[in-house]
Amino acid sequence: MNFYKQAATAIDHLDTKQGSVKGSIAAAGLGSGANGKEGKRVLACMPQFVPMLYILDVANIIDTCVTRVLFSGHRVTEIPILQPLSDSLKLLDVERKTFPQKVPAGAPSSKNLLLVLLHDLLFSKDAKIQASDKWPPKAAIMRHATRLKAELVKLQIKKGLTNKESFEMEGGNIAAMIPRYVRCNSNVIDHDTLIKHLTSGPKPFRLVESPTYPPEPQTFFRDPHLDELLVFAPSTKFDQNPDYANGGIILQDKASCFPAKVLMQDWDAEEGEVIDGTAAPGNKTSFISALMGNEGKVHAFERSHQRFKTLEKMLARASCQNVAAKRADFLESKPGDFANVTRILLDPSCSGSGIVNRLDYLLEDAEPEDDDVKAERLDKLASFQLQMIRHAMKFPAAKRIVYSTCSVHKEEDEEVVSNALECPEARDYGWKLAPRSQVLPSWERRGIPEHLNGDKGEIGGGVHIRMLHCAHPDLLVDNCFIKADLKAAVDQKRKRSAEEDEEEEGGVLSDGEEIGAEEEEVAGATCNSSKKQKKNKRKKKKKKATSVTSVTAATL
Ligand SMILES: C[S@@+](CC[C@H](N)C(=O)[O-])C[C@H]1O[C@@H](n2cnc3c(N)ncnc32)[C@H](O)[C@@H]1O
Repeated sequence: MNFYKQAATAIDHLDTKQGSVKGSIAAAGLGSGANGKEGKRVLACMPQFVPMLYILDVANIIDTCVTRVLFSGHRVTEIPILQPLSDSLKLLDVERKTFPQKVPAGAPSSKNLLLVLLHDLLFSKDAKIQASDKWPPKAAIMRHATRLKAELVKLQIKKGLTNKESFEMEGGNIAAMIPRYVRCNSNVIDHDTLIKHLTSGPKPFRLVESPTYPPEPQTFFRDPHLDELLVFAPSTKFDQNPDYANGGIILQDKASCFPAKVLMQDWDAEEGEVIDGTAAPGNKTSFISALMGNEGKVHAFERSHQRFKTLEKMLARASCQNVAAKRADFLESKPGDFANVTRILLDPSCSGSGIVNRLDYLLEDAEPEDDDVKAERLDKLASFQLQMIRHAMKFPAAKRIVYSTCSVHKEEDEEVVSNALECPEARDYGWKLAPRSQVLPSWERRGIPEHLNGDKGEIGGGVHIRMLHCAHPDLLVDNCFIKADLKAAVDQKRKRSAEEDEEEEGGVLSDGEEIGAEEEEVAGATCNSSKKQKKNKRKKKKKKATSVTSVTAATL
């Protein structure tokens, strides 16, 4: 009973756009305080709960026409069917004593409480409302149970749906519709052989020519954008597949494949070496390795001890023979030591706010986050991300940097890119946004120009990409995406690289220090707005320029 009230409160919270998903969950008593444990348990057990809320939240697609965020055993989905059902039976009117229009302070709205209960009655596994029969809201709904079920069947027939679960797909349960992407790892198996394996054996898949989203069970097709990818039905399992076991199949979302693909476009084996500055768990690294034909050299940096172990395992499983993995901080690397590196991938830690089908980011902390806290957190992340790009820009032979995040926040995306382009390193080493022709020219969705310091021309011809975990091309709502921002170097002499290296060796720069909050802020300030610069200059004075970045700023 409490859960239904909490669930309805969460929806109320989202309805009124009072805050983030985390905030909504916490406001409903599912994520903090005494109920925090239960909230986490609920989230952990019901993987669709948070992502869907999140999708709705970030996309701001809260829409009164669409009844959404409904619960089935604490599961959230989007079903544009319950509101019309409730309306057709005039439930709010007929049962107004139990579901009054005006509710006492702190109580959930009658509308959302009703929808939550309806969902469990009609769509939950047990088709039951999990509450005492004496609880008035349950009793009120049960009075109409037979008619509700009959109306649902009628609607199902009218829509030509084979079962009631199909309503979920219809309604756009995006997390459940994201196809299962399989990357063929050419370090282990070639494409044709993998397709032969998949289409034969005791439970063969059927290869279909034209993409249909989501793919039908036991079928697959070639991804229209990436040659290495095969697209399967969302629930397809590969854990028993021998090609998965031997590393021939890598399960990697399409969005996660793009940065490596963009980085390695037109790669020539003679060109040099590659850096992956933030490698673990290693999916992008192993893709880069494969795109190099498992030859040449990839330097893979990973700072975290624990994640480095995962990286090593993943690289071994993917048979990457051309990767030199280092447990090291990329910011501590000396550009002069990597004279042959021409391409650099940066996929740094970010808020993860664009991840649809994973819970870990949201589970980390379900406390409500007020606007100031959120802004401060994003500010720190953005400063760190900017620092990584600035460092990459100093590599003497680098020609291409790809920066990607799985964040939906402009602070980590367009604004970081804008600030990077304004940095002294960009100017001195000649970095600019690559032309669109070099970065997935056929991919329509690009960055949001208004967030790119108003430089619409640049974004139009540039490479700042916002991309979805494409569930279906027609479902391109602005929610879950990665971004790959590519800075291609113009042909300019790397006039300052030698001096920079000397400075670093002399200990003047200590970019690699663990950046604390203040340093991060100062790091960002060198290329951020003048207001911030002033603020940070004041800070710098106080700190007597001891931090990494204040020294950097002073020397630029
Ligand atoms: C978003 S994850 C990278 C995911 C990876 N590219 C993949 O696709 O599998 C970011 C990683 O960068 C690491 N990292 C963060 N800062 C770093 C630094 N300064 N140097 C090296 N690694 C860093 C984090 O520990 C984390 O493992």
